[in-house]
Order: sequence, then C-alpha cells, then structure tokens
Amino acid sequence: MSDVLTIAGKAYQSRLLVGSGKYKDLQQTREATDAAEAEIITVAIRRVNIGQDPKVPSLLDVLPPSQYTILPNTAGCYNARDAIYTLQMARELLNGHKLVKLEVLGDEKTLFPNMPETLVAAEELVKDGFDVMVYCSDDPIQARMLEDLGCVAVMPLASLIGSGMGILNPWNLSLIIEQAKVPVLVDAGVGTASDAAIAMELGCDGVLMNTAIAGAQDPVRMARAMKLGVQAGREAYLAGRIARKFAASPSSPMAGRLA
Ligand SMILES: CC(=O)[C@@H](O)[C@H](O)COP(=O)(O)O
Repeated sequence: MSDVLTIAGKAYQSRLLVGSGKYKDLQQTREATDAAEAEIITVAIRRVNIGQDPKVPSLLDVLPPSQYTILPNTAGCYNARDAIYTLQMARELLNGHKLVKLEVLGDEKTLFPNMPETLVAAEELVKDGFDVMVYCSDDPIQARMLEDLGCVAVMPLASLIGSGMGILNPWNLSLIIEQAKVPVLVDAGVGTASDAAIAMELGCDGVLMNTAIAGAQDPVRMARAMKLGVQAGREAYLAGRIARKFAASPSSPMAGRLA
C-alpha cells in the first residue's frame, strides 16, 4: 500500500527532508542526500549559491531541480521583510518555484523562531502565491494560526537548531499533530536516528534535519541511519503501539500450559 507524504498537492515517497549546509563539499552533499533517499532538499538562499554568483559552483550542479525538489529557506533572516525579499529572489532564481520554507529567527543565540514576524511573513507570502512550509515554535496555538493563514505545512522545532538535543517536548508536538489538517514536520534539533523515529512514532508526517547528518563522523552512513529511523518510526506509528501500563503480563499464553 502506498503511504505518501503530500505537500501542496505533490506526493513524496520520502518523509525525510534534508538540509544542504555544513557538508565538506558538494560531492558529499550529494552522496548524503542520496543515502537519505531525500526528495526535498532545503537551501539557505542567503548562504548557498544556486546561481546568485555564476563564478562559484552551484548546489544545483549536484542536486538538479529536475531530480530533487529544492526548498529555498530564509535561514539568517530576522524579520519578515528580509524573509519575504529572500524568497522572492529565490522564486526568480528558480523560475517561478513556489514551495518555500519560511524561517524568521529571533536571535543568534537560540535561533528560536520570532513568531510575530513569522506570522506577518507567512500571511504576505501566502497572499503572494507561495506554498509556505513554516519553521515555528512548538506552540499549538501559533501552529494553528499559521495553518489558518494558509501555510501548507507546519514545522515545529524539536529543540534548538544545530543542538542535536532531540525532541524536548513530545506533548506539545502531539497537541499540534492532533489538531493539524496540514502536514506536521519536525524541523531542527534532531541528533540521531532514534530522535527521528520518535518524531514519526508521535505521528509527525516527516522530519527535516541538517546538522545531525552533515556533522556526523560519517555523514553518508548517518543519512542512511536517519532514513531507516524515519521509516521505522512511521511503520510503528501506522502499526499502532501497545498501550503503556505499569503492570506485567506474561508473553506466552497461560491457558493449556504443561504441568
Ligand atoms: C536546514 C534548515 O533548514 C535548518 O534551519 C533546520 O532547522 C535544521 O536544523 P538542524 O540542523 O538542527 O537539523
């Protein structure tokens, strides 16, 4: 049976979305992306060359948009105006491409989202015709507001960007998942494959990560581990886990046992 992730009307087989920063070189970026079997790759438009500078190798040389869905993001933007401008520029560079990841950061220390500015930017971008996936706090009220504005996916943080601390508040994520009518993807803070599996077991529709793969000692191998973690978590979620109970029950049947 097919179990696809649908974002803005397009179906994806992979529920693991990856970033493109922090790799040794473009070759390693490509190898890790392929090991992750990721279809959506996010790109920090202010930091990574996708054609802004014709003298520098472009990420699109190794990850061509004909094979991958490039997801421009606004990493490094601290207000709505900069984020909107950055994504309009990305749309020009990518021939009218509409699917984007909005992130408006609050400060350099925490890289936490600035939610008031995120809401302003989301509203403007949706009106301007973008399909907006949005990095946000793990606050169910703000996630609902973003969905009501027309965002195509909400992406609450698991923990601070680049921290590798894993999922700090599974209960908040569960509240967001329970109410959401658009895909919910954990974005930021994943440290290892079990974090990805837990996010999926909670019912997330996908996971976006960068540092845990690019910063691993063996990024390609970690990319593979993350792919398997996401797949295992999704399977467990669909299979339906047993209820937790603080009592033992024998694993083998009691009826008809030998004397
Ligand atoms: C790549 C990207 O978009 C980051 O902003 C994202 O939040 C990933 O965070 P980690 O590096 O913690 O996975």
